[in-house]
Amino acid sequence: KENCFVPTSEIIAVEETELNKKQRNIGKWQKMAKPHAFTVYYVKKARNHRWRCSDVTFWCVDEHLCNQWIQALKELLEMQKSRPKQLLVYINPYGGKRQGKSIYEQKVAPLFSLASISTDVVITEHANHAKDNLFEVNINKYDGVVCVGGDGMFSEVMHGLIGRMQKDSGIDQNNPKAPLVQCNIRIGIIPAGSTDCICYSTVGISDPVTSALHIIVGDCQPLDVSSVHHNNTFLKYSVSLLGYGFYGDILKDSEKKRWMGPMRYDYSGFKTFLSHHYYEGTISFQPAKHTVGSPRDKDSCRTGCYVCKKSEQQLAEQHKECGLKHEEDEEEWKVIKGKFLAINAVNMSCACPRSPKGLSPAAHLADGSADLILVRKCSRFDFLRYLVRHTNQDDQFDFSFVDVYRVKSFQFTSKLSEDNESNVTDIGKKRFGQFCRDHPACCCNIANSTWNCDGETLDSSAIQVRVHCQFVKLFARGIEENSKDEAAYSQSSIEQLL
Ligand SMILES: CCCCCCCCCCCCC/C=C/[C@@H](O)[C@H](CO)NC(=O)CCCCCCCCCCCCCCC
Ligand SMILES: Nc1ncnc2c1ncn2[C@@H]1O[C@H](COP(=O)(O)OP(=O)(O)OP(=O)(O)O)[C@@H](O)[C@H]1O
Ligand SMILES: [Ca+2]
Repeated sequence: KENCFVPTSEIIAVEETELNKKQRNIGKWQKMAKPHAFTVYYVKKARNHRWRCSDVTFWCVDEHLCNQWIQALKELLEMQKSRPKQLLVYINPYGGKRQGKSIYEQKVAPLFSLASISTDVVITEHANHAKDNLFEVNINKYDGVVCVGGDGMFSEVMHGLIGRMQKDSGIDQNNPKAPLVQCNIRIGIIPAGSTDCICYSTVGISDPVTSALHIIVGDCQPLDVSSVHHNNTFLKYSVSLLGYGFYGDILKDSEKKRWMGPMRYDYSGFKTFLSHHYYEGTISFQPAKHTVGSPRDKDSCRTGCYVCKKSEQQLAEQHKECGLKHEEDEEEWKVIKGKFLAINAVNMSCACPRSPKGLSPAAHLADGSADLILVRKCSRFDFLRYLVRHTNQDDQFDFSFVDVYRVKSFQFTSKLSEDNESNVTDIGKKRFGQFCRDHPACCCNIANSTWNCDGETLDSSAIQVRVHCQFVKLFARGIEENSKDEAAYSQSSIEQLL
C-alpha cells in the first residue's frame, strides 16, 4: 500500500520467511503453487528522533530468484564494515528506576539477536565492577562496549576503556600534559538511568530501542572529553557536566536519597534552590580560538555538523605536526574572580528530558571545546528565571548575571583554598563553622561546594581541566534534523559562515 525508501545502511536484517497456511491463502498469492518469501527488517524513523524496527515481506514463485535476493541483500549487509558483530554488555541493575535488566532482556537482546550480533553480558554487582572488569578482559575480541544504565554507568565504562588504553600504552594519567592515547572502541548507551543526558544529547531521545538500532547499524559519533586534575593528580574524565555550586550541591544532597530514584534530583533541586548558596573563587580559562562556533549561536550541533568537522580537520593537521611544540601553554589566560551560584562547564548541550535544549543549547559534541557558564550571585527570583529558561525557548544567557565562554581549558580555585594556601587564617571563619551565621539570610557560604562530574562528586574543589577533542566514540550519529525548515535554516547559516 505504501512505497518506502530504505538505505541499505538502515537495514537491520534479511531473513527467509516461512509462509504459513493463512498467509498463503491471502490475495493474489493463493493462486501461486508454492510461493517463496523473504523479510527485510529495517529502521523506521518516527517522530522526535525515535527509531523503530519495521519489516516488509517480499513474495515470489521462483525459489531461485528469492534466494538470489536474500543472498544479494546479505552481501550488502556484510559489506557494511562499521557494524558490530561482537559486543561486551554491562548492565547496572540498580540505575534509574532499576529496570536495566528487563529493558535489556525484553527490548534490546531480541534486536541484537535478529541482527546476528553476539554478546557477552555482565550484570554488575557493585559500583566500579564494569570499570575494573575492562582492565582485565580481552578487549580486542569486541567491536564495542555497551552500557545499560545512566550517565554514571557510561562514565564507568568510559573510564575503564580510556584507563585501559593509557595503561597498555604506558601513559601516566596523573600528568595533566600527557599525550593521551585515543580510544577507538565505540561505546553504546542503552538508557536506563535517571538523567540519561549523554544519550539524549547524542541521539535526541532516551529510548532503549532507538539506541539499540543505532548500535546495530554501526553509527559512530566522536565526543570531546575533559580531563580533570588536581595539581598532578588525575581525578576524573567528564563528557557532559562539570558543575560547581548549584549542580554540585544538588548531587551531594541527592546521593543520600538514591532510594527515591530519578525523583531525588527534583527533591534535592528544590532544596538547593531554596538554600541559594553562592561560592567565592577564581576561574581562569583559555578561550577556544580554534573553533568556528560560539555559545550564543542560534543553531545547534546536528548530524554531520560543520563546526565539528572543521575541528576534526584541525585535529588531523595537529597529529601530522606531532612532535612540534604547541603554543597552547603560551596562549592567553583570562581570569575572573567573583561570587558564583553556579559554575558549569559542559562539553555538549546537556539536553535531557528535564531540559530538552540543555544547559548550553549551542554546545558541540566534537569541536574540542567546552562552554563555561558562570552564574553570578543574584536574587532567588532571578535565579529561578534563569532556571525556567532551560525549559522554554528563551535565551538563558541573556541575563546580566550570566556569562558564557567557549574554552579549551580552565582552572578553578575557591577563595577558601586560596586563603588556606596563603596561610591567611581567619579565626572568625573557623569559629562560625560552615555558614555565615551572623547573616543567615545572606546565603554566603564559607565552606566549599563540590564538583559534580557527570553525576559523581569530586574530592577536590581546586581543579584543572583540559578538553580533548573527539577523544571517545559512541554508537550514535548526533541529533538528526527533523524538519525541512530546520534543515533549510542550518544550510543558510552554513552559507553565512562560508
Ligand atoms: C522551575 C523548573 C526549573 C527546571 C530547571 C531544569 C534544569 C535542568 C538541567 C539539567 C541539566 C542536567 C545536566 C546533566 C548532568 C548529568 O551529568 C548528571 C548525571 O546524570 N545529572 C545530574 O547531575 C542531575 C542534575 C539534575 C538537575 C535537576 C535540577 C532540578 C532543578 C529544580 C529547581 C526547582 C526550583 C523550583 C522553585 C519553585
Ligand atoms: N551493581 C551495582 N550496585 C551499585 N552501584 C552500581 C552497580 N552497578 C553500577 N553502579 C554504580 O551506580 C552509579 C549510578 O548508576 P547509573 O548512572 O546507571 O544510574 P543513575 O545514577 O540512576 O542515572 P544518571 O547517572 O543518569 O543520573 C554508577 O556510577 C555506577 O558506578
Ligand atoms: Ca564540545
